[in-house]
Amino acid sequence: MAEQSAGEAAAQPQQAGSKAGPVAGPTPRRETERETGPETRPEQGAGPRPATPPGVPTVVVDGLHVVYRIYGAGAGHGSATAALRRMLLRQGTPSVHLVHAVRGVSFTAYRGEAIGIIGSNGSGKSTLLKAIAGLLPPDRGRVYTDGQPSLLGVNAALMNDLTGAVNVILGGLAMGMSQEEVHERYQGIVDFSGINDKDDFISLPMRTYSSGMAARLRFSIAAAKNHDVLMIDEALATGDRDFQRRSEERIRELRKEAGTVFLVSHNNNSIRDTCDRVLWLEKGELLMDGPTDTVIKAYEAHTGGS
Ligand SMILES: Nc1ncnc2c1ncn2[C@@H]1O[C@H](COP(=O)(O)OP(=O)(O)OP(=O)(O)O)[C@@H](O)[C@H]1O
Repeated sequence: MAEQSAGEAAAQPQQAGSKAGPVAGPTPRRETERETGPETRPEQGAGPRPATPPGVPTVVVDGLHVVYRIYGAGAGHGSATAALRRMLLRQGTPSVHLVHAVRGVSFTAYRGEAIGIIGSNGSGKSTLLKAIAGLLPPDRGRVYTDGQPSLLGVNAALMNDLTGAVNVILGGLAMGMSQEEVHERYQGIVDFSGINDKDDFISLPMRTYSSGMAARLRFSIAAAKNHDVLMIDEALATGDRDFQRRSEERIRELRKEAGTVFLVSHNNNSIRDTCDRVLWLEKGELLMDGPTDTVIKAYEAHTGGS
């Protein structure tokens, strides 16, 4: 705690780094710790924090660093023949290019919060979400989660050659729903997506969908389940205004159902409508963490937006 900035420490009495971790909340809960490395307390920017007292922590990110390693960054160095040649000539490993995408990010998310993540292109937003979801290992630092985080991105894996209908069923089962639950929720998912509004598209292979239709179906499948931690990467950027409004409503419902929602978006209005707290990343560092209006105003002043 002593290493936190004053503003952060005041607003986050159960901040990461304490050995108690996320189980320090009022209700003892299962804790999942992923990938440990040397504990670090890097310096980070911190703006004003929401005034309401925090509740039960669901995600604690503690001094997280994520580094991509690109092997054989030079031309031809990564090919099989180049590798064989190196082995025969007993040369060392090919050059490795490091991309330090997330640099010492720390924050705690609480049950019931909807947190927007903003920042310019390449600032590390998607990488941060993937690390929280357990899809990328931390280079240093720790991620603690209470419950299973689900990452809903525009790249979420659905099968293009299968029909929308089959994808709804497989997606539901993959999220841990029983066959009965999938059956019960099927029509609701299809109606929510609006895929069948104009024609019977749900019976067609997903490769025939526009990218917006596919993104709507992905969101609808993921949003049909109550998630402990739901992470949405740009999903609201696609779809028409009507679908965005429905999505925002659903996110509010998911929050009421006690989950935590993260939303990565370049659409500041979506963030304003949906989130009460925003993390602003730049060059992999957390520049600001605070109430939506405060952070978005600062971000817009920085980017020259209105
Ligand atoms: N698979 C990867 N391999 C190597 N570098 C990567 C990979 N994915 C992302 N990066 C790099 O990591 C940095 C952060 O990328 P990331 O996609 O997390 O940013 P972002 O804020 O989500 O960007 P955007 O707003 O454009 O979607 C960038 O420099 C990017 O080039």
